[in-house]
Amino acid sequence: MVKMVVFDLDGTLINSLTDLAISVNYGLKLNRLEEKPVENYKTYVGNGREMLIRRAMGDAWTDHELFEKVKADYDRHYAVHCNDHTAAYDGCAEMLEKLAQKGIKTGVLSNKPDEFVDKMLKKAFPNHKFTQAWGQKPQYKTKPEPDALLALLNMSGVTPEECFYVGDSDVDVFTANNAGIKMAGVSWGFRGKNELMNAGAPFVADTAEELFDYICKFI
Ligand SMILES: O=C(O)COP(=O)(O)O
Repeated sequence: MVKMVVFDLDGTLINSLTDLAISVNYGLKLNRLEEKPVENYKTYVGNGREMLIRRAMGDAWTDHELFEKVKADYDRHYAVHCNDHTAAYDGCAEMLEKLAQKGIKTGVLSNKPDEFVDKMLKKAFPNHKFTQAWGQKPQYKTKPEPDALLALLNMSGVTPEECFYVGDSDVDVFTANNAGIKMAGVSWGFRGKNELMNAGAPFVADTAEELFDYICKFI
């Protein structure tokens, strides 16, 4: 029986694409590198901040000094602008509320740096209390390694069998599989249905209502 649902953040609960793209493009431009269309960032996000910047830089990332400069410029910009355009996806606030009403704990596990997670959740879901909300913490490997997810559950007093995980990318499917946890994908995020199905997602929801109904089968 499921007692807790853990969500990926970017592309799953919140649409953060524009702010991520603007901040990385700021770093690229300052360092005379080509800025990338916002749409491209859908394929850059998902494996943490270092990978986001590497993918946006293309081959130029192998210049260590340049990479560090772009990263520092990005960090400075994103620290101030991470919430400018970022907002909850339709229906997610209501879905979280319905889970809470059923007594189901909720958590967030993101590959983005930990310091952003709380402030972004506070803006997107001001009325919801998550049991645990974690970004990337230095003591754990990034998803798809299962370490952080298992530690988060342990801290929440929930076993892997009692958890349900939700995400928008193949990284999320692999994370849940590596941790031995039931999962569903969401098609409204950055990667879409095909990637999720190809990675082995057992179900992909097109709306938050559909996701809630699917999760209820396991409660
Ligand atoms: O890779 C990131 O920075 C964020 O990704 P996630 O919230 O989808 O894990």
